[in-house]
Amino acid sequence: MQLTPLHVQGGRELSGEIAIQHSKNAALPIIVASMLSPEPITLHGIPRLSDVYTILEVMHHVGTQHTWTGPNSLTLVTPRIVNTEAPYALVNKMRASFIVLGALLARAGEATVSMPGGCAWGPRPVDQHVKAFRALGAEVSEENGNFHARRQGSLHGKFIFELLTVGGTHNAILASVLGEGTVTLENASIDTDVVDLIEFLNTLGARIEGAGTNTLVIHGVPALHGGEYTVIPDRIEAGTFMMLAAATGSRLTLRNVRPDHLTAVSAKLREMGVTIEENGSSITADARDRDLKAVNVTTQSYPGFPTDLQPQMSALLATVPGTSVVQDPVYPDRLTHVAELHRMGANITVSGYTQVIQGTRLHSAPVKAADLRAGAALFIAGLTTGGETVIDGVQYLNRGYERLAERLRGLGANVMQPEPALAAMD
Ligand SMILES: CC(=O)N[C@H]1[C@@H](OP(=O)(O)OP(=O)(O)OC[C@H]2O[C@@H](n3ccc(=O)[nH]c3=O)[C@H](O)[C@@H]2O)O[C@H](CO)[C@@H](O)[C@@H]1O
Ligand SMILES: C=C(OP(=O)(O)O)C(=O)O
Repeated sequence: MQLTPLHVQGGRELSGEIAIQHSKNAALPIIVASMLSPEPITLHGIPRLSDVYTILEVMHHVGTQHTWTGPNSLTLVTPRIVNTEAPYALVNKMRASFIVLGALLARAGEATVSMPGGCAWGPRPVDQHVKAFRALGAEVSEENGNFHARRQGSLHGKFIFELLTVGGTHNAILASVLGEGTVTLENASIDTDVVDLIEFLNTLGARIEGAGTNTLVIHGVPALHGGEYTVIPDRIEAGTFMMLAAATGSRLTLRNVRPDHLTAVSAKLREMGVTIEENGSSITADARDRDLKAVNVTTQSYPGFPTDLQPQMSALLATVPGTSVVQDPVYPDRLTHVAELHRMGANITVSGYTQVIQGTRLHSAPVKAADLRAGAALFIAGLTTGGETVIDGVQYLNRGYERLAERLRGLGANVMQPEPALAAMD
């Protein structure tokens, strides 16, 4: 959906409190996982994002009915699977829809899912997902851009991931929950979104051991019952607002956060000179009257510094005097923000996955987001300038930040955008 651009007038100090949304990347697999049970499931903390509406379309296609029972609460029920195919038109919009393959394989015994889309800054292979299914006894074939998976009996056995993959771990868990077999996953992701999926499934009667460790043991169960669950807070949205506070020399208090999920981010911001105070489920980031320092950042799997905050951190460091080096080996091509920040006067040199950033004062310019977190980098950069930055590509921001313009205005930012008509899309 093409939306009118975001107009960001920078140069103001921001202040106040903001309630952080619940996690997009935890909510999406949990919504998908609801199809493993025939009974109703109520989820709280579902952000109203375009990605959520997209996954609900995919779910509707396979047989899930949903009702919004509150602003961020959703009841889902999948009495039976009516379709084991997830078509290209739906799956190509977002990465997370590929895990429908594992869920359908578990509940219906077979599935055909198109190769996934999502933020497309470069190659995002799914070889580990496919290798895991095959190692656990499923047959997987690939034809005309579709993956077809089938199982005869229950999945069982062991798979050692060749690298840490969040989506691959999600998919293998979903495929293994139902049945009579025992599945062991080694070198599994310990990401917060994986732990949240496991905790959700265990509340429905699944038997998954080892959440938060690299070895998961999944004992198949005959069926899952219904239940109720609240998704974890969004650590990427929280990190984005912490970087916004730093870039604008502001003091912002974030409510609904898990400080323990943000350890690497808080440590890096403290190293720069930002004061970070943790108070239960709140974090206050204070950069008023501070001379921030350049730092070096390298992304890693959780609990390291997240790739989903790399573009925002790069935008922040583009405004901080001195030389910073930012490296993103997790997604070496995640660099679409660089050319746009150049338009705003940033001094960034790229070599492979390394950005060498000489901090300077940015100026406003018309810019375009080519993916979600690049968009976030641009609104952070825009709010540091003395002029008006017009950001195109707002549909990407709506994938990940709920009511962004309105919530930024609540912090005193001068941001205008015609409201996206998401709330009407029930
Ligand atoms: C919807 C969702 O939750 N998306 C997040 C998820 O994406 P996603 O689950 O796609 O990311 P992965 O954790 O799988 O990717 C991590 C690394 O593994 C590589 N890889 C992955 C799978 C595979 O089969 N083969 C392979 O080589 C990827 O190219 C990447 O270099 O985790 C990423 C890494 O934290 C985040 O940036 C995304 O925001
Ligand atoms: C890249 C992201 O999402 P996806 O994996 O769905 O593209 C993200 O949330 O930053």
